[in-house]
Amino acid sequence: MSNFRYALQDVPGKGKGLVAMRKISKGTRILSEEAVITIEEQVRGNRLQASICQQVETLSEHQRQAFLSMHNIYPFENDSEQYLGIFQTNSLPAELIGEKWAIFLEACRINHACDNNAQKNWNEKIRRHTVHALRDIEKGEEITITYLSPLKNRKTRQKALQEKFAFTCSCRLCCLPPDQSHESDRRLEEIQRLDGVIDQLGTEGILVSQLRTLRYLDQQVHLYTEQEREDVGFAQAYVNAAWLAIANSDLARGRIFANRAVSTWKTTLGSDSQQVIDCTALAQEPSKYKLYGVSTKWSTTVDEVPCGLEPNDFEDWLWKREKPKRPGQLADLRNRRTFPGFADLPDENEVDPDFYESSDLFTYRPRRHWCFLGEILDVATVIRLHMEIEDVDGVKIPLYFYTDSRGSELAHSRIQKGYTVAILYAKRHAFLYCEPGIRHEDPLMIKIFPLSLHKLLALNDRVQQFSTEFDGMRVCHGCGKKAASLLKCVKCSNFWYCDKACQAAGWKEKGHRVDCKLLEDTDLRGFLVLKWDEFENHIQFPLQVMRDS
Ligand SMILES: C[S@@+](CC[C@H](N)C(=O)[O-])C[C@H]1O[C@@H](n2cnc3c(N)ncnc32)[C@H](O)[C@@H]1O
Repeated sequence: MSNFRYALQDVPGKGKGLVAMRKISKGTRILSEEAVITIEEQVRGNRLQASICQQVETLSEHQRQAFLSMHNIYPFENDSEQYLGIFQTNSLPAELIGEKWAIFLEACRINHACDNNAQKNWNEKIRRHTVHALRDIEKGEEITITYLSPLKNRKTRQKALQEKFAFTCSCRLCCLPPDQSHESDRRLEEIQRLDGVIDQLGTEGILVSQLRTLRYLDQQVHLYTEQEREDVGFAQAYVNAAWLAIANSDLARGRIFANRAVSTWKTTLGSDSQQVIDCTALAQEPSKYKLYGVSTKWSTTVDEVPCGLEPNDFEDWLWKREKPKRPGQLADLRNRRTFPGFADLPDENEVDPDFYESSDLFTYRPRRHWCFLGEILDVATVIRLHMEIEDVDGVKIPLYFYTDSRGSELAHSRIQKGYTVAILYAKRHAFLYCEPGIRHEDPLMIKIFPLSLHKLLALNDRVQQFSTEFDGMRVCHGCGKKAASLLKCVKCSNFWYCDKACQAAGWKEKGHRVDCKLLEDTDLRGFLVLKWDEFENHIQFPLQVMRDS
């Protein structure tokens, strides 16, 4: 072996393998190698054998010996069958999208581990196969790559390795105790499931359901980190997040995500890889990305990055995470996880695991609460009640009443333009003759509040500001002072005052007269009091929430 970092040695139970001769630090290029035999993927049968034989003939004696000493899991009766068997047991991709396979005399000696410490890659730029240390590798430790990509659950991995390479893997990941193995499988499966969901959402996921997609990518990064696996999949999650942010004109986040991807690509594939080159360009000039500006929803400049945040708060900003509620805080109707816009509702034909769970894989039920809010723009009744409503993002959608009474169960006084409809557990429905909307079926899942969505959110903001106790203090709605002991409005219990004078100011000058009247509605109060994050069972209207809870 030419490289003093490792040596080819016997590895118990695995034949030969590469072993580190000294400590190899994370990100080190362990080897970079040209192919000695290369075959186009479409070459089969006699032509394949002939091509391999011809190339073996041209090898130097030393290379030929090295080739012949490689492992072969296939039976053979003559030289050309032996060469074919060796090629099939050992060849690695020699083209970016796997159209060529090749023998590399050193890289092909690396054994597999599901928790591999090194990353293999065909580097198209330098036309060499590279292997990089995914983490620090200690002297005497075996260098391992994964033969399986992407990594699946333990059972699937074992089956594939047995079928393709005729061995049983006994790596650390495969030997975890059952509960830890189960947990690892769950993470790996979840990463793949999210890949599938993101793929399926496609352009819509980038430009319409962007927050939902960003949440999936955030989850993926989290799962990779928990799995302690910062490999190419981890880098790709950051690339996807960069593309998503930039397509929505968010250059600040786009640049940060792209830089994070660059850092992982460098470690796993090296600075001269196409991935590092492309991603560095993306980070330097995110506005040159082809989808930049297709949506302007999250528009920021590259410099609009908050300063001085604690690391966790920075991550919350970066991933646009909803802040957890402070104790004593009422529900926030601006929380987009609980009160999603139409684009972020689950699709009726998919079982989105962010919204649903199953105990038997056949029946599904919501795993959490969510509620759609939309303002009534227009109302019509032809066979059934039909409304046009506008969501929090300004998206206009049809709402059709497929209840038994086709909408006539609703009080007429509530069906008014400018009022706000709240629909629990709403789903997106693809209507045959009009644009997607909501097909509403259960009368107990809907409520109309007699104010516009804009006013409802403004009321919510006031409640957030004046109802919440923080560090033992509340803010007086009348004069704005903070104090530990304030008097609450006995009618609604949501607003607090220093004294009668402040209460009078709040009532007359700051509009509490109107808010207090609205808050008489137990469903509206229930909306604010309900612990939306805690799911035990479905809720329905009228909400069963204690008046003074
Ligand atoms: C590409 S070769 C690797 C080098 C090979 N050990 C040698 O001696 O040339 C693949 C073969 O190595 C063996 N191997 C690789 N990883 C292994 C592992 N984790 N456990 C047992 N055998 C392994 C299997 O026989 C497999 O078919």
